[in-house]
Amino acid sequence: MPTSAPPRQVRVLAAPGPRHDEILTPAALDFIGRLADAFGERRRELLKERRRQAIRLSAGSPLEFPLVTSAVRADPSWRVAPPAPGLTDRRVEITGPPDRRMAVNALNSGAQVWMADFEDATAPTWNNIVGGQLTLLDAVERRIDFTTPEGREYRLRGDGRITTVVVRPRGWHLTEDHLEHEGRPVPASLVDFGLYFFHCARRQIDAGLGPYFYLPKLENRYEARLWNDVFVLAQELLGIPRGTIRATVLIETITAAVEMEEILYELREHSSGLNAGRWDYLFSLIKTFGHRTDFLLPDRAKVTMTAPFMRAYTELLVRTCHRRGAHAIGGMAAQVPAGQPEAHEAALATVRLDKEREAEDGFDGSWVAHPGLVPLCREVFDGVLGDRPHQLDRTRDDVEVTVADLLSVRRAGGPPTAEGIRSNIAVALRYFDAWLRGQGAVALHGLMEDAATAEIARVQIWQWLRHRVVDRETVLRLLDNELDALAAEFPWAAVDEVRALFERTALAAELPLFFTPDAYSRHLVQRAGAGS
Ligand SMILES: CC(=O)SCCNC(=O)CCNC(=O)[C@H](O)C(C)(C)COP(=O)(O)OP(=O)(O)OC[C@H]1O[C@@H](n2cnc3c(N)ncnc32)[C@H](O)[C@@H]1OP(=O)(O)O
Ligand SMILES: O=CC(=O)O
Ligand SMILES: [Mg+2]
Repeated sequence: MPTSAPPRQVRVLAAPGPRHDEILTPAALDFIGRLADAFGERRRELLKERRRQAIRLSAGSPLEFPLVTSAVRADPSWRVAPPAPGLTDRRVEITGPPDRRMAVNALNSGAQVWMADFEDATAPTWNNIVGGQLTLLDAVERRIDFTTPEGREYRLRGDGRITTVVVRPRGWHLTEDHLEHEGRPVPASLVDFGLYFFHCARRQIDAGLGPYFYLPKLENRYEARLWNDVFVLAQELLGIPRGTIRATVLIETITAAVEMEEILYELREHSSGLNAGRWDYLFSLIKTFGHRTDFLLPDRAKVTMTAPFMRAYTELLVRTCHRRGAHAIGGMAAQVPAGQPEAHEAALATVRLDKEREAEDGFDGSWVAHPGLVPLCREVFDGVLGDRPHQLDRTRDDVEVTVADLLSVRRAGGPPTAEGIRSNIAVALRYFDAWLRGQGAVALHGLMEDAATAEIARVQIWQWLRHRVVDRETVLRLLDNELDALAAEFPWAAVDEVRALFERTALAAELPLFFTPDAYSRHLVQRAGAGS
C-alpha cells in the first residue's frame, strides 16, 4: 500500500464557503488523496462487476449462496470483534442528515446512537457535504450549541448522556465532483468517510468512543473487503490501532443478502453488525428482477415486513449476526408523528407493531426517523431486553432460510391500484423536487421519504410500465396532474427539471441503476466554481 509516496493532489473545484477551510485543510485533502490513490481503481472495477452481475441475473443466472465461500459459512469458530465502547447497547438509533438543528435534536433525543447520514437522507450539495462535516466536528467537540435568528436556542443537554455518533458515508456508486484527483472526481464514500475519520477519529477515541460507520448499499463481499482495506490503511496513516474502527453494514441489496456471512467475515476485525435496510432492499429486488413477471410487486404500501420474503430476509439477518457475535439492527418504519391526534396515534401504533416484531425476532435495537419515536422504541426494546444490553445470546438456530425463501416475492400478490400508481408518481416528483433544492428527507402524508423510498416509487412505475400493468398514456396523464398539483402547492418547485428527471429515470426503456448520479451531475454540481 502506498503509504510513503506523496499522494497525487486533490483539487477543490468549488468556491470556498463559510468555515470550509476547517474541513478542507491541506492535510485532510492529502489524506483523501492517499485513499483515492490506493482504492480508486478497485472501486471502478467493483462497479463494473456490479453491472456484470446485473446482466448475469437478468439473463437467468441463478442467485445462490456462493459455493466458493461455503467453508467460511460452515466454520463455526470465527466471530466479529467485540462491541466497541458506545456500541454495546444500541436499542434505539435515531437517523437523520448531519444538519445542525437535527444534530442537536438527535443528540438530545435519548437514543443510544445517532446515525448521521450522508446517504439516503442527504441531497449531496457541496454545502450539505462540507457543512455536514462541520456539524460532526462541532458535535464531537460538543460546541454545537447555537441560537436561530428567531431566538430559538439549540443546546446539547448537559446531563452527561452520550449518544454515540455513527456516520453513514455515501455509497460506492457516487462521486464527489467538487474534489478532483488525477482528473477524476473522488469517490464520495472516501470523501465522507475520510473527512470524518481525519478530523474526528482521534477526538472520538479521546472521548472514550471511536470512529464508527454505517456502510450503505453494498452488493457483495468484495465491496466489504474494499471497505476493510480502506479502514486498515486509514488507521495506519493516522497511527490509530488497527481494529479501532467499527462498521455496521446495511444489508439492503438482494445480492448482499446471500453474502451476509461473508460480509461479516471480510469486516470481522472492524464489524459492529448488520442492519436490515428494508427500503433499499425492496428497491434492489425490483431493480434486479424487474424484468420478471413473478417479481411484480403490489402497491408500495402493501409490501410490509410481514410478507414471507421480507421475513425470510430479517430472520436470516438476525441468525447470521448472532452466530457471529454481531449486533442485528432493525430498519426504518416509514411513519412519522403527525399533527392530527388520530393520525398521530395510528402512526405510533404502526411503528410499535414493527418494533415489537423486530425485538421479538431477536434484533438488538432498531432505527427511528424522528425524536418523537425514541421513547416508543426504547419501551419496546426495554420490554424484551430488560437490563441486558442486547440479545446476542439468541442464536436463532430455529431459522432456516433458503434463497428461494428470499425470492418468494410472488406471494406478496395483488395488482397495483390506481391510487398506488398515482401515489408513487406523486412521491417521486415531490421527493425529486425537495432533493434538487438540497433536502434529502421529507415527510409526505405522514411518511418519511428519502432516496431509498423515492427509488422504490420510480422503479415501481418503470416495472409496471414494462409489464403493461399500466399504460404509458395513463402514467403521462397522472404525471401532468401531479406536476400541476406540485406547482400549485409549491410555486417555486423546479417543475421542468423534476419532469425531465422522472422521464429519464422512470419512463426510459432501460432502467437507470440509481436516480442520484444523474440528478447530481446535472443539478447539484457547481460547475462555475474556481479551483483553490
Ligand atoms: C431508508 C432509510 O435510509 S431511513 C434513514 C434515512 N432517513 C432519515 O434519516 C430521515 C430522518 N427523518 C427526518 O429527516 C425527519 O424526521 C423528516 C424530514 C422525515 C421530518 O422532519 P420534520 O418535517 O422537521 O418533522 P417535524 O416537524 O415533526 O419535526 C419536529 C422536530 O423534530 C426534529 N426532528 C425530526 N426528525 C428528526 C431526526 N431524524 N433527527 C433529529 N431531529 C429531528 C425537527 O428538526 C424538529 O425540530 P425543531 O422543532 O427543533 O425544528
Ligand atoms: O437505509 C435504509 C433503507 O431502508 O434503505
Ligand atoms: Mg438505504
